[in-house]
Amino acid sequence: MSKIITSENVSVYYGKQRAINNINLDFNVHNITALIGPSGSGKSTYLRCLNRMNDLINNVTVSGSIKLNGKDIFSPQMDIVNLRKTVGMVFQQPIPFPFSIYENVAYGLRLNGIKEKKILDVRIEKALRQSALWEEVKDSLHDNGFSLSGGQQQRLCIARVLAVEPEVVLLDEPTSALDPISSAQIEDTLVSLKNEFTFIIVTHNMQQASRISDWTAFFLDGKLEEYSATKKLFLNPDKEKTSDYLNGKFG
Ligand SMILES: Nc1ncnc2c1ncn2[C@@H]1O[C@H](COP(=O)(O)OP(=O)(O)OP(=O)(O)O)[C@@H](O)[C@H]1O
Repeated sequence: MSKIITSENVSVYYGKQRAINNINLDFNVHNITALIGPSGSGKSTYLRCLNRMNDLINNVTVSGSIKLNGKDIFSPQMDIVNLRKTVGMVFQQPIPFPFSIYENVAYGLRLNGIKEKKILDVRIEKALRQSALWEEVKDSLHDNGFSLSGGQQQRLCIARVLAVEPEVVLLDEPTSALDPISSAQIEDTLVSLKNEFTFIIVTHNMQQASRISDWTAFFLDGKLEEYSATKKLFLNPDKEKTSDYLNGKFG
């Protein structure tokens, strides 16, 4: 299976404090990979490496190699804006821009130079359909994004990311602030889109990881403790610590 992102010996320091230690992890294209592990184990820090979001945090040192489609993301030739378009990100708190639903999705498209209304209309409808929000908002596209429910706002944030046609979407606990029905809608959305995108999701919800992901990486104390097909990791983990974590013995 082809790898869309490969990472080798990735370590991250906040000042002198090491947060992750020599992570080697590759991601299969058009799969969903879940990153699980106790609080503070380094999942979000690692996730933020994949589109260089850590560059935005003061005093962070990242070392090791990360390649996207074989290209070094740390190379001086790498265009950061383009990297973050190709590897989009959805956060825990759905925070729409203070604009209309339409303009929320148009934002990234306009930044990418798309100005013609007809093209914007088509791309916005496509992204809102992909995020399963279109039917709910098609008659209120010019209402403020904040008029939506929390779950709808998160689907709007997903549409905003999908509109610029990324290859990989990073999701950092995207449903932890949502009710179970909204969470299930987002899970269904991700599963329905995995032939078009590669998803990497940090989640504390073990059921969610086992329901939607193809691969699961278990982080512990800044290290990658175990990585395998999700069914294997949940049913027959190699490491005792993985089994203990899955059984709620710690974390
Ligand atoms: N901006 C930051 N500045 C300093 N230390 C940080 C920063 N972000 C994370 N850390 C530290 O790095 C370590 C890993 O944190 P990280 O948030 O990546 O873990 P996590 O597994 O995603 O945790 P959680 O599940 O609680 O989100 C922790 O010790 C944390 O305190």
